[in-house]
Amino acid sequence: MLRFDNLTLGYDRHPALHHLHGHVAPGSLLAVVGPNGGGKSTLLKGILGQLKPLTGKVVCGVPRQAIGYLPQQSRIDRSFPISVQETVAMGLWRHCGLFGRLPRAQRLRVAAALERVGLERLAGANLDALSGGQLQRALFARLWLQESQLMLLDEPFSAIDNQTAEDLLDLLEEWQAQGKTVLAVLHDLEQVRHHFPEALLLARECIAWGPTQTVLSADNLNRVRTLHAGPDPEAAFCSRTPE
Ligand SMILES: Nc1ncnc2c1ncn2[C@@H]1O[C@H](COP(=O)(O)OP(=O)(O)OP(=O)(O)O)[C@@H](O)[C@H]1O
Repeated sequence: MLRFDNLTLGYDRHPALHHLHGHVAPGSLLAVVGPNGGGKSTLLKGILGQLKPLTGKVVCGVPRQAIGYLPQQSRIDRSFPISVQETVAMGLWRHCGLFGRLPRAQRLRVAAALERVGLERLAGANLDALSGGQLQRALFARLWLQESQLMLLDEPFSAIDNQTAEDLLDLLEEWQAQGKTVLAVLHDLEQVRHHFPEALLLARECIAWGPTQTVLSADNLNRVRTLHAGPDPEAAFCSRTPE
């Protein structure tokens, strides 16, 4: 589904993530973990094509515009006057366009998605009237309707209650069981150990990638702690020889 060939990503030619190699098989449920500034969101931007590689490339099994993407909640504009139902219906824009009345079949799909995430009673509420957990449920419902084969989620469970996190984790596992590929940036390592079979540990480079229990070993986590995370503003353009 995804392949990284000697991928280096950065800003103003300063690398934030160096020389990543590897592939994500279709149907993977992969947690991307690591310290603040380790390059996790940068990797998602590289996959989405929002950031051009400094070296190497990302090979993606689906067209970029067909990737399902859930940004960090802090990047969502809630002040826009739009209802929960309308927000969720945007997941169908590829089929119906962004404006205009939805046909009955699509309205039923929106209602089913709202019910699946437990928001049917809030369908008419404005987005800014939702709690953090309710907003995340609405965004998962929108993602669900997109029916993408590849989904990228950036810190989907930060600052939300445990019950919502558990419900939404069930949904991720359901998507994986349907053969979809899911990459999620996460900070809660216990959540990763319990729900994610594979993990990618990043600290400006790949520290480990594979089965979660192996990746999250004490040795690997200690190694990450001793590494400096974040780009060095004094660093020259990356000149490391590809492995
Ligand atoms: N638009 C940008 N311009 C310049 N530098 C950036 C930009 N976005 C991110 N960076 C830097 O790149 C590095 C990697 O950032 P990134 O957001 O990928 O980290 P992260 O692992 O997702 O961190 P966190 O867990 O804190 O969200 C950070 O040091 C950050 O300051």
